[in-house]
Amino acid sequence: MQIASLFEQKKTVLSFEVFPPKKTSSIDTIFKTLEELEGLHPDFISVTYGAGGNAGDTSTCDIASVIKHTYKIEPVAHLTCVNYTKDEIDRILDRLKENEIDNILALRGDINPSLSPKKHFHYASELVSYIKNKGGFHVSGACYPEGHVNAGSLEEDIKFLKMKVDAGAKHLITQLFFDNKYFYSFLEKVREIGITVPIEAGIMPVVNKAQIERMVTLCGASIPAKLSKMLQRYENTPEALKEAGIEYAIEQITDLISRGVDGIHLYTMNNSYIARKISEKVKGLL
Ligand SMILES: NC(=O)C1=CN([C@@H]2O[C@H](COP(=O)(O)OP(=O)(O)OC[C@H]3O[C@@H](n4cnc5c(N)ncnc54)[C@H](O)[C@@H]3O)[C@@H](O)[C@H]2O)C=CC1
Ligand SMILES: Nc1nc(=O)c2c([nH]1)NC[C@@H]1CN(c3ccc(C(=O)N[C@@H](CCC(=O)O)C(=O)O)cc3)CN21
Repeated sequence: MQIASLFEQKKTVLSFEVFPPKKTSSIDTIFKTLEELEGLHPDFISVTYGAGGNAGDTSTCDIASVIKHTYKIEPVAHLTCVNYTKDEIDRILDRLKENEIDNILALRGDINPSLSPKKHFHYASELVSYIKNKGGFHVSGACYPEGHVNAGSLEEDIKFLKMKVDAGAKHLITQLFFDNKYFYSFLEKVREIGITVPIEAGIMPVVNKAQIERMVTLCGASIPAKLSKMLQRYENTPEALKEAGIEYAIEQITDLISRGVDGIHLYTMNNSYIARKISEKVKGLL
């Protein structure tokens, strides 16, 4: 099933994101997480590929296949392109097809300083066109309410986003953000320039200080004063920080849903406890 139909049927889509476990840990850890996430009935689950610039491998496809065939939930496989040749991308696409995976989140990929890019693809929009030309997949893309960290300006970034949508991206997921005001003003700008596809808000619950610091470096999200005070206050009490982080995400999501957002994409970081706490609170609002 292509996920476009979800946005036609539902008032607000709720989706989750997981990442493949590190090579040093067993693949079974993700199955336990998925079993727990299944009970929360998300509309789809996406699986990252080489997140943060790590090397990708076949595990994204394998996990997406299990999501579809064992758990009967629609999967979206992330696919990054800067470190691949066209032949390599062809092989990945063939494998996704063989596994009956219909949805791809087409990304440029984080630049890994120890790998030199292959130069077949430079931007996500080139991967979007390439996949659309092959046919058979629903393609989504990423977007940046605060502008991409490499972008000259938000306006320039939005122009490139329009190219990505014109190339065939039928749905967008935002980079994580902690202040809804950026999302609302971004939405106004993108609708103004004629981007009409559904846009899901990407929300990451803050669960520990080190993780959030890593994310801010990677994603460039601003930390509002309220969140920074919270991080300081609970710096040495991880359990309290987790509960406060869940509450913060619930507040953000409640506000987004009440203002009519197309969907919520929860970056679960493979933590099913947090996904459950948040889903239980917001399910009734969707
Ligand atoms: N691995 C994963 O699962 C995920 C990774 N990401 C990361 O987000 C980052 C960006 O990915 P995308 O949004 O897919 O990249 P993108 O290619 O859409 O944009 C990347 C940068 O290039 C600029 N740009 C785009 N088209 C351009 C053009 N034609 N000429 C000049 N500049 C252009 C954009 O303004 C932006 O600064 C990457 O770092 C990606 O890995 C985001 C979500 C998930
Ligand atoms: N620039 C960028 N790159 C991404 O990969 C990315 C985004 N932004 N924004 C949204 C999500 C967040 N994602 C991420 C980002 C980092 C890790 C990460 O640090 N993973 C650790 C493992 C963490 C753990 O085991 O707890 C790793 O080392 O792979 C995972 C997913 C993927 N996405």
